[in-house]
Amino acid sequence: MCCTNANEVDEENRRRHQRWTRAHVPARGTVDRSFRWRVGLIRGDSDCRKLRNTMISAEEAPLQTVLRDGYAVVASDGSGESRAGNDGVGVIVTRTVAYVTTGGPIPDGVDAVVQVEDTEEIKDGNVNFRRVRILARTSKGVDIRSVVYRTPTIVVLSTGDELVHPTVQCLNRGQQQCKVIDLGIARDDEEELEKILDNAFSAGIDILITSGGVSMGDKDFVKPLLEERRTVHFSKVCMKPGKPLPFSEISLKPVENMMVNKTLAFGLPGNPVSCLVCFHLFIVPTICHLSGWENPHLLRVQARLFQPLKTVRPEFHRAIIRWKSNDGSGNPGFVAESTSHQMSGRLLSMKSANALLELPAGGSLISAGTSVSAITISDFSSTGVIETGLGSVLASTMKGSTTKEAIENILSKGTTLKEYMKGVENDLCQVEDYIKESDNLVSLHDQIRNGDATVTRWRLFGGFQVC
Ligand SMILES: Nc1nc2c(c(=O)[nH]1)N[C@H]1C(S)=C(S)[C@@H](COP(=O)(O)OP(=O)(O)OC[C@H]3O[C@@H](n4cnc5c(N)ncnc54)[C@H](O)[C@@H]3O)O[C@H]1N2
Ligand code: MOO
Repeated sequence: MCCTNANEVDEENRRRHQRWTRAHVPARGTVDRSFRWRVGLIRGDSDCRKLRNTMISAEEAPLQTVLRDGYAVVASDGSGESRAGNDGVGVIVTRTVAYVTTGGPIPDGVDAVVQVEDTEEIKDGNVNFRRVRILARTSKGVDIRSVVYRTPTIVVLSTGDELVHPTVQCLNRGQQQCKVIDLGIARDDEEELEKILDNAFSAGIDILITSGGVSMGDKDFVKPLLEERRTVHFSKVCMKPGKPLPFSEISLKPVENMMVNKTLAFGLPGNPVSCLVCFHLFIVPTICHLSGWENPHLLRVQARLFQPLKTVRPEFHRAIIRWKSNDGSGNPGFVAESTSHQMSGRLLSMKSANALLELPAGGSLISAGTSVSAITISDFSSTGVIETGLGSVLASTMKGSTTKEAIENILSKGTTLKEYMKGVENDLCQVEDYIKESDNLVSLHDQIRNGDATVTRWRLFGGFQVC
């Protein structure tokens, strides 16, 4: 039983790891986010060459990544004491474990991750080895995700005389503006982060939004920094995705000409889907509210499930909702189709979604056809949400035919013209209903875009269970 140490790892395995280490993963074992973010700033030949070289070193190959901060283990070891190896690099043998962080690679030799909350570090003064007590049994594959990274080919080109400095942009240039200042990317360095946050607060901003660094990893500094010396409203919310979510209020020292006396700080989780979902649920209403909307709450509609769904935590399930002439109950209404796998790192589940279904916790199956509340998150006017009987009747009867042929076609199906016209009339009523709804949705989204970011209140979150 030895502690796995980077120096002792055999060369071949080391080289295999390095392929990933260089392209995606710094030695500590966390995916290098800046790799993805920096491409937006690439300009000029030499930068393009650097980018190309970085990409060439990443071959297409499967990679297993960590879903929770904790220890990578051999599941069959069960619970008990183990020695801790290095961060995600090396080969782990039985009774040794490796400290790993969310999004990092899985070291060779292990087959499960035990979250840090289910472990206990044994402090025995030995500086050479860390010893850890694993408190929970686990099984193969738990909190591990297999992903295949395809080498991306990206070309970024920014043109236009009208463009301004990329760190300051105005949304919706017009009379009302929401000013966004992008502070770029901060490293996982406590001191550096603290400085950036303090500078932001002293500038008198209304809302601070960060992403990442709010779970349980040893480099997750955002959460403690947002909690220190602040009024903490909550740190975690019982929901999926987006459980870790610190929300604090920072009182600002009064300074001449400063209109703002407090900053609201949201620490959004780093997983891209969790980040976006939390943005919709918590920050959009905050901005709307502080911009003076009478009703800043998100727009909800009822929709019937297209397929059965299961939940554990209360879930905001990404879905596409469409208006149908028959929603399954015999009446017109919205039908909600899941965007499939709901992993919080799978941005595809969010990309096509136009709604978040509010599914209660429970663990039991919610059957297809059940009516659930759906929060709308996109502009319906530009998506193909409308599908009425009228559309399909017209398409099938009129396509490529003259009016006379179309009428003959209808009559040949045994429908009288009177029945047919009645059907058209019904369909038109549904279209009218939809259009009424659609106007509301469009205006909602127009208003969001016109929002003036002056934030002062946060009691919008009463409906969430904070944990
Ligand atoms: N031991 C525990 N581990 C984790 C818990 C927990 O309760 N206990 N919660 C899990 C949940 S749920 C979430 S959500 C994540 C939140 O993690 P962090 O906010 O600390 O985020 P990071 O670790 O910095 O990153 C997570 C993941 O997301 C990727 N990432 C981060 N920022 C970006 C970005 N701007 N663009 C693209 N991808 C980004 C990052 O590379 C990681 O893969 O914690 C779980 N763990
Ligand atoms: O809170 Mo997380 O990964 O479930 O989004």
